[in-house]
Amino acid sequence: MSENPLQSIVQTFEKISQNLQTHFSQLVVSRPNSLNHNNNTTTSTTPLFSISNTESTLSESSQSHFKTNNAQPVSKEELGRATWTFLHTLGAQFPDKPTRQQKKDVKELMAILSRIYPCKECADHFKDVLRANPVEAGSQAEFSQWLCRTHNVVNRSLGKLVFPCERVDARWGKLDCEQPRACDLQGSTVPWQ
Ligand SMILES: Cc1cc2nc3c(=O)[nH]c(=O)nc-3n(C[C@H](O)[C@H](O)[C@H](O)COP(=O)(O)OP(=O)(O)OC[C@H]3O[C@@H](n4cnc5c(N)ncnc54)[C@H](O)[C@@H]3O)c2cc1C
Repeated sequence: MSENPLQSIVQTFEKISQNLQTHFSQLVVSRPNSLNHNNNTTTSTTPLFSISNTESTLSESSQSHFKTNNAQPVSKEELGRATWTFLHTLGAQFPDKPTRQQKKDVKELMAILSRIYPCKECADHFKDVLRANPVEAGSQAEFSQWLCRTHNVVNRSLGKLVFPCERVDARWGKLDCEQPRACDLQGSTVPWQ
């Protein structure tokens, strides 16, 4: 019995379609199996994106990888250094003539830190430090000097060396900003603001 010509055309299309699918499914991005930096050359063939009926998204294995391996806890010391960097940089950027709102903001910021700083023992200690040394933020110089003295109170309590506060501007300069003055905080032009 002779073959139906239509059947042969359909079979040819099926073959082409299968070949295309194989080609596309091989378009995968090989990437390291883990995010550690030890030059491990093992690669995963799990595609980042796959052609399937489900949405193109991170594959399940890479999602669970991020959930389980990506979170590196920081130590109390790292947290402290990062926070002091933020605070002293704020001190360096603080306007010479802050507005009433800016003075209020830094006082509140310190009060908030003493409640919610993510190291309870440090937060509790900082509450006592603030009680004994109320925030002084009448000008950039006043605020950065207050921060320096306050940091020294913490340094002393931890048995660390105190920092010479006359050198605070040399240690903590203004933010390295691409456009000059673009990062400056706008202060007040009128003294009573
Ligand atoms: C609000 C707050 C409260 C903290 N309380 C505690 C606590 O109760 N117990 C605890 O174990 N840790 C506490 N820490 C962390 C602690 O202060 C240090 O950050 C941490 O021990 C790391 O110290 P470090 O020697 O690396 O330098 P850091 O004290 O973190 O200082 C960072 C850098 O700032 C410069 N610096 C040092 N002193 C001054 C200063 N006076 N003025 C200007 N610049 C200075 C130095 O160049 C130094 O390298 C606290 C941190 C903060 C922000």
